Amino acid sequence: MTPGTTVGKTPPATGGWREGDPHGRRRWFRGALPDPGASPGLPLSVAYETWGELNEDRSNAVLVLHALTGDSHVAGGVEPGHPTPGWWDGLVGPGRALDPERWFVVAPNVLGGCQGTTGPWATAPDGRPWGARFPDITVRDQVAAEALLADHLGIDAWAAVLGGSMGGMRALEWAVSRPERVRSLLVLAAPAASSAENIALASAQLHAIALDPVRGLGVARRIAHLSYRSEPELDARFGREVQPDGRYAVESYLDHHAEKLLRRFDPESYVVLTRAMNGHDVGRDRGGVRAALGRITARTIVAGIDSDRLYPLRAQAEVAAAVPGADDLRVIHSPHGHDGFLIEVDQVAKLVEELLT
Ligand SMILES: CC(=O)SCCNC(=O)CCNC(=O)[C@H](O)C(C)(C)COP(=O)(O)OP(=O)(O)OC[C@H]1O[C@@H](n2cnc3c(N)ncnc32)[C@H](O)[C@@H]1OP(=O)(O)O
Ligand SMILES: N[C@@H](CCO)C(=O)O
Repeated sequence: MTPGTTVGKTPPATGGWREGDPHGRRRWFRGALPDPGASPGLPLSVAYETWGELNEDRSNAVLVLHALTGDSHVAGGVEPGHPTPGWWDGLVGPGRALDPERWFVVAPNVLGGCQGTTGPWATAPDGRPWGARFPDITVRDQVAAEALLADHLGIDAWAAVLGGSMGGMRALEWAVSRPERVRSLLVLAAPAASSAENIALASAQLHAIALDPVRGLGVARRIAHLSYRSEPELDARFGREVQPDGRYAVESYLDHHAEKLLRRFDPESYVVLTRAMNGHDVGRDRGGVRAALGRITARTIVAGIDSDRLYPLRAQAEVAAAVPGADDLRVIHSPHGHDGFLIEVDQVAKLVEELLT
């Protein structure tokens, strides 16, 4: 890590980001990062959840990849005894786009994350927590870890790989680096490469965390959350309203999201994942973005959100135009900005149904 982004190990008192299994559904796979990679041989555990069963010819496996602060818990309430809501409830379950009667749905927590998979919170081979010593991993390493999980589960090729935001970056990387293993692909609200503005926004967040891991993570979430929502939405919801405690309503809203993230996320993980996203460029060492995307053989749907100011539609249009045979860019209509990929589940479900038809 560069000095500007190194953070201390001061977990929030009520941190929920440990190796535990809050939903009682996680399983773990243990392995080591292959060569080449940022850290060949890095020992790792991948926490993951599954829904449904792998069929005999292993043709029904779907990989769902979460965004920056998401986790393996895509859906809740699918089986009795597991009611905790997931982040894409409405997509997985009986009669839904990913019906476990038909599909074997696999969702890992990302490498570098803090919801069960190896990241800075985990113990290094020397018996001490990795902390700020955790290697500077890349999106490519994250996909390499997910490929180890696929090998472990006996999945040669995914029927579909789906992801939004950072999950979309990994979905793209899967299809570029392992085209023979991805039969269909849904990329939501994700670019082929992080832009100067993406890196700049992230840089401000990393500097805040470097000053103070806990309070800095709160500042980072406020900055990030603004980029996840749209200007008209904020104006319509909050305007210039002032609360009885003297805070603007919109300030209080950001405070709330900051406090919520502090209860469930590790600042050091946030740094590692943010730096991995900054480095995201499917074209690096592959002759550029167009050449890299030209390797994709999957049936591909690329979708963006019309109010997304973090990854504007043109970023997805670039991907749709360069992937051979991809449909025209699909547009998810939402007033909510980038977070539309989490909120507009019905529109996402239609795209998934179409992809898997
Ligand atoms: C279910 C899980 O476990 S998700 C875990 C993984 N999480 C993720 O992948 C994504 C993380 N989550 C998010 O990014 C967001 O929470 C989203 C996109 C899912 C939520 O989007 P929305 O439903 O539009 O929620 P919105 O941004 O309006 O926030 C609502 C919250 O703000 C609060 N709020 C609204 N106005 C104010 C205000 N003026 N002051 C303080 N709080 C406010 C609401 O009370 C509500 O609180 P709650 O979430 O604790 O119930
Ligand atoms: N709300 C999403 C935005 C990042 O895509 C998250 O917290 O992961």
